[in-house]
Amino acid sequence: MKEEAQEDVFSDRLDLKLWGRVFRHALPYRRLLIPLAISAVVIALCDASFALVTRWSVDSVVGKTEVNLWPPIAVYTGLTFMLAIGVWTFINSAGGLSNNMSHDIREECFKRLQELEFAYFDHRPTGWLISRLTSDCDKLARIIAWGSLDLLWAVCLVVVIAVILIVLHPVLGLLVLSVVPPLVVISAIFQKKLLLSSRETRKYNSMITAAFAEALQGLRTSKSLVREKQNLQEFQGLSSQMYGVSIQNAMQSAVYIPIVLTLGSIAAGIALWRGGVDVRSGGMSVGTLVAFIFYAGQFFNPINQIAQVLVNMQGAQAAGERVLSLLATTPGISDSDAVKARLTEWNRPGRPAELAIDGYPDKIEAIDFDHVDFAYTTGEPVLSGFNLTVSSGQTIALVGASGGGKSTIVNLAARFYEPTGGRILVNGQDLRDRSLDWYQSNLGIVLQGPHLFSGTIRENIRYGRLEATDEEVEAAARSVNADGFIRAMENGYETDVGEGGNRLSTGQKQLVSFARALLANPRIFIMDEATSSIDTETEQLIQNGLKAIFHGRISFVVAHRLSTIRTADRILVIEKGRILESGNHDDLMVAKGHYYLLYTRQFEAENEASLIDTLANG
Ligand SMILES: Nc1ncnc2c1ncn2[C@@H]1O[C@H](COP(=O)(O)OP(=O)(O)OP(=O)(O)O)[C@@H](O)[C@H]1O
Repeated sequence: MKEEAQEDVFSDRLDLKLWGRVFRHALPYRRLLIPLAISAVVIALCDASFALVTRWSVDSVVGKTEVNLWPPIAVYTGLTFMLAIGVWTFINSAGGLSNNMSHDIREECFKRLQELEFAYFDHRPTGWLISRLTSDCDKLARIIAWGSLDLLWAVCLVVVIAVILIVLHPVLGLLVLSVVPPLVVISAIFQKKLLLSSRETRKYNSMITAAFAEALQGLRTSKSLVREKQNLQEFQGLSSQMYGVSIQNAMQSAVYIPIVLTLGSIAAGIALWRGGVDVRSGGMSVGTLVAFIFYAGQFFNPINQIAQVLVNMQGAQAAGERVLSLLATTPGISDSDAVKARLTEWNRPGRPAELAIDGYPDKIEAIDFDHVDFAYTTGEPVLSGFNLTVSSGQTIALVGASGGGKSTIVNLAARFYEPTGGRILVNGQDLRDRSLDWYQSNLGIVLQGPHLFSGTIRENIRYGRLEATDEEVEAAARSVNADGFIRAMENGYETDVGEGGNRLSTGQKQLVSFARALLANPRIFIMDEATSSIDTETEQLIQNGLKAIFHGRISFVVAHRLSTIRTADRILVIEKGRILESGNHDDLMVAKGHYYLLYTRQFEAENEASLIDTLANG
C-alpha cells in the first residue's frame, strides 16, 4: 500500500490553530454552546462547594453544644439540585452538539468527495476514505462536544479548588499544590507516548479497514486464484501488528493512571500531616482539615481529566487534520471564475433554448484533441501531442494493445481528467471555458463493469432521466434489446437487482446500463470495453441497440471485441498514446496493417474456440 494511504505525519504538539478551525464547526450551534458552557461552570462550582458545606457541617458539630445542621443540609440539597440540572443540561446540549456536528462534517466531506476529480481517488483506497467519513468525523464531533466540555469543567474546578485552598490556608494550600508540577511533567511525558501509540493504532486500523474493503471487492478474484490462505496470512500480519500497538497503548495508560492516583494520595497525606498539626495547635478547624483532605483527593481528578482530554485531542489531531484537509481540497476540475460568472448570467429562466446554461451554444458539433499531453504521474507521459477531431454523428472506435491509452483518451473526452498540456475543444472552444455541469450532463457512459444501484430494474434504467415515464423506460429497454430478458424475469421491470446489480449477469447489467444511457439521451456516448463480457448471442442482440445509441451522437467506443466496432465511422489503432492507424473497417482491412492483424488473429482465435467448444460438446 502506498505511504499516502496511511496515516499522515503530524506534529506532536497540540495544534491550537487546527483545533480553532475544527471548533469553527460548532459556531452554527451557539444555542447549544451557551447552555453547555454555563452548565460546565455550574457543575464545577457545585463540585467545589460540597467540601465547603462539609467543612461548615463539621465545624457546626465539633466542640458545639447546640447543633443545628438544617442550614448546611438545605444548602447541600440546593447544590445537589443545581448539580442535577447542570448535568442534565450538559448531557443534553453535548449530545445535541455532537450529533449535529458529526452530521454536518460528514455531509460536507461527502459533498466534497462527490465534487473531487478522478485523479484524487487514484491515490486513495476506498477503505481510507470510508475511515475519513466515519471514524474521523465521529472522533472530531465527540472531542468538540464532550472533550471540550470536560476540559472547561475541569479547568474551572481546578481554578476554583486552588483559590479555595489558598484562601482557607495559604501554607497548606501551597503544600498540596506543590504536587502539581511533577504531575504536569509526568502527564506531558505520557501524553506524548500515548499520542504516538494511539496514532500507530489508528494507522493499522485504517490499513485493516482498507484490507477488508479490498478483500470484499476482490472476493471472486481471490477465490478463483485460490488466494484465500495468503490473503488471510497478510491480514493476520496486519491484525497482530494492530494488536501489538494496541497493547502498548493500554500498557502506557496502565502505568500513567496509577502514578496520577499516587500523587493524589501524597497530596492527601501532606494535608493530613500538616493540617493535623495545625488542628492540634488550634490554628485550623477540624472542618477545614476535612475540606482539605477532600480537596486533595478531588483536585487531581480534574487534572487527570485535562490530561486525558489533551491526549485525546492530540490523538484526534490526525483525524482533524485529515478531515480538514479533505474539506480544504479544492476539486482539480471545476468551473473557472469566468465560467461561474457566465452561469450566474445565463442559468436562469427565459434563456434562449439554443443556449446552454453558460450562454454558449447548447449543441455539440465537434470535439477536438489539440496537441493533448497527459500523464497520471509526473514524468510518465501517457499521451504526448495527441490530435483527434470527432464531429457530431460520428462513432470513433479505439482499439489496440492493453495499456496503449484508449481509456485515457475517453477519460479526457469525458473531462474526468484534465490534459497536462494542449487543449480539448468543444465546438472549437476550450473545454475549460465551458460549464463542467453542462458538459457532463451531455455524457452517457457505459463502462466495463457497469454499475447498477440497489433497487429495481426500472429504477436503474430511470436513473438516466428521473422524470422519464414508464413507457419511455420500457421503450429504451426495447431499443437495446433488454426488454426480452427483463420480461422473462420473475417480477419483470420490478425485479430487484441486488447490491451493485449482482443478481444479474454481466451481460444483463450491460444491457440495463445501455438502456439507462439511451434514456438519458446524451450528445456524447462513451463505451469502454462494455461488450467484452457479453456472449456472442447477446452481442448480436445489442448490435441493433447500439446502433440506436450511436445514431446522431458523438460516440467513443473502446472495444477489445473488434466485431462490435466494424460499423464505426473511424477506427483508431492506439499504441503508446499514438494513433498508429486510422480509417473505417474496410479501409483498414484492405491496408493489411495493424488492424488487419488484430482482426484476423481475433477472428481465428474465436473460430478455434468455437471449434473446440463444438468438439467438446460432441
Ligand atoms: N489511474 C491511473 N493512474 C496511473 N496510471 C494509470 C491510470 N490509469 C491508467 N494508467 C496507465 O496509463 C497507461 C494507459 O492506460 P489506459 O488504461 O489508458 O490503457 P488502455 O489502452 O485503455 O488499456 P486497456 O486496454 O488495458 O484498458 C497505462 O500504462 C496504465 O498503466
